Amino acid sequence: MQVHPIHYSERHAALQGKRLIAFDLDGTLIDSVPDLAAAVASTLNELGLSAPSEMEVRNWVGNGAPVLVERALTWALKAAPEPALLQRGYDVFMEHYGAAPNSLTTLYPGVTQALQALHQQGLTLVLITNKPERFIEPLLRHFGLLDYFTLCIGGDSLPEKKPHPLPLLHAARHCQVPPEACVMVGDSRHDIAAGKAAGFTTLALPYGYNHGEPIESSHPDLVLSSLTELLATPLKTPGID
Ligand SMILES: O=C(O)COP(=O)(O)O
Ligand SMILES: [Mg+2]
Repeated sequence: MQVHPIHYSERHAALQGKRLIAFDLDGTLIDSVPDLAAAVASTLNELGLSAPSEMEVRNWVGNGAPVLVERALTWALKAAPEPALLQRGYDVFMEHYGAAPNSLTTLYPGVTQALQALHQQGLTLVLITNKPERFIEPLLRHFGLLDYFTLCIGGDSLPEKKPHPLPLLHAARHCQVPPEACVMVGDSRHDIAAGKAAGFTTLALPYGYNHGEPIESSHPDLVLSSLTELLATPLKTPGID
């Protein structure tokens, strides 16, 4: 079957005058919790502790891998873990997650089409995640998204991570785009807080991970139901219904 490209007429109103779009990764482009939860479960089992459900892990994602491991250990022990156990837990988690970062992970609907169209429209796309940097490239490559991004920043790439504005300001400076021409697209309050602090326009997606809270509580500039909403009306390809 022949697949026809979809052509989009204009940019979404929220993108008028914008030159750079920063995307969050987990909960925005990819539903990564199934693999994160499996790695957390294997980690706790290896340490002789009981494993949490995927639902529990979903609410712990957002502040990077060290905090995810700390939340998991605190849940299993019902107390704050000692620094040595925390370090061991982190090392074991990185091994397990690194061995299978994309077995159960899926792309959210419309992600590829949206990135492709925005890239074609000449916008600079960057990725800003709190996930450790080493996982970014293999995941983006696996899903065929790597070439859309000019720059990728992980949670351990710079001295500060989201909700701090540093990674966003670093990306804007690196790409020579003023913050007022930049947009942050994300699923969590950390994306929105970082975006506001950096002077970016903030767009939120409600389907990801936000510690169990509605993303509207963070007062983003706009909430979209999916990334395809970032695209303006599709133009009909001549001769195709
Ligand atoms: O790794 C996390 O905790 C969250 O990653 P994200 O910033 O891509 O949502
Ligand atoms: Mg996220």
